[in-house]
Amino acid sequence: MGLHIDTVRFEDFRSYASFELDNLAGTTVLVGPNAAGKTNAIEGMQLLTACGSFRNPRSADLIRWGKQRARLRARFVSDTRDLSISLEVRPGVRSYAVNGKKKAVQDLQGILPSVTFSPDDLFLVKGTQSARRAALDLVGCQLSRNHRVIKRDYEKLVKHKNALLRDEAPALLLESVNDMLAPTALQLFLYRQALVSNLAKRMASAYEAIAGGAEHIEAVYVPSWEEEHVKQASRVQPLGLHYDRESAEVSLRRAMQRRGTEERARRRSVVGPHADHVEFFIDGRNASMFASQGQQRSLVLAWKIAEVGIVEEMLGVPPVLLLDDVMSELDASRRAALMALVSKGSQVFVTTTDTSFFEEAALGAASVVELKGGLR
Ligand SMILES: Nc1ncnc2c1ncn2[C@@H]1O[C@H](COP(=O)(O)OP(=O)(O)OP(=O)(O)O)[C@@H](O)[C@H]1O
Repeated sequence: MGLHIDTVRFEDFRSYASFELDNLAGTTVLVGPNAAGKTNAIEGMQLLTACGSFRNPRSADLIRWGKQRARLRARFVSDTRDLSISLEVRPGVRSYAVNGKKKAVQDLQGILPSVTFSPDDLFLVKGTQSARRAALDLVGCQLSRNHRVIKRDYEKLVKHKNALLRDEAPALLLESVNDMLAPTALQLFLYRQALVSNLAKRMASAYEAIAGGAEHIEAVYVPSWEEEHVKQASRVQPLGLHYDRESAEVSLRRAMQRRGTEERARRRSVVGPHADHVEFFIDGRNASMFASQGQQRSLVLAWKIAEVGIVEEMLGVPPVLLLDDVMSELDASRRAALMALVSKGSQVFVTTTDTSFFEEAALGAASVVELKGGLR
């Protein structure tokens, strides 16, 4: 097996006083009742691989109640590499280290990527735009160090602009903040637009394999300056919506000017990637309004399969798959589509309350770890 997680240790992380798993490879099934700490374990492994959490928690929430700090460690090994990755969490601060040397989070990019699939993802199609943007950025930050840096810088600048808008700062000052904000906004837009277009191609073929090929699906990145589409939640697929750098810059700057008065009245920034949309369409109609439960599940599964494909192509390594209790949410044919992905050679961690969702052969080849719940 290539680079994979060999060992994980958590100390005062979420519900765990201490937690250890050793000699890991292939598939590990974590089985336990509700509240046993299954999602916490998946989240810990995501923090050590993707350097982020699908739950988007505050750092303080990761620390075991009543404690001052959490520590997470993993050993990643292959025939040629042996790396120790650690994360120390204190309220408001997360510090990563590789082989004992402190590292900025962007320096861990791509070492051992992961793709997480949790029941929360099933709301990706019908849920909020902020959840869709966060899911997209989690992928982007693993693929590119620059995506992470630009996203962080952009968020800081928007926060600054929002503070000025709340304080009713003069228009001239806001214009100068827009001048600082525009290049970062533009770059983040371009990263996300390219990522969605790559995901969309892969999703279409994955969806065809899952759902049988009768429907045409599309994922579209809709920038905030496309006000009509954003306002109407793009009921119908906006065809040919793709911007090169120049036209995106012109549209962004025009929208910043056009909506300056509105931003001052609403006292918050309304133009830029923090207000962009990701929309999914089935046969040209917006899936958030028209997709059935089954179509939503197929779309989300197709998104996850697309994520795995992009990571493999761009980073040249299969991502670790972190599957949190999704088997119970999928019917037999979608479960089979997921298992086909699992059998491709990735290391897999999968949680469940009930091992009967797994075929005997798959379970026989996996390591099964029982989580008991309660205090550890
Ligand atoms: N910071 C924390 N300190 C202590 N306990 C916490 C912390 N954060 C979450 N918990 C607790 O961890 C417990 C286990 O949560 P987790 O989401 O991992 O359960 P689970 O095994 O996935 O359960 P389910 O099958 O119901 O989804 C919960 O009871 C939760 O209250």
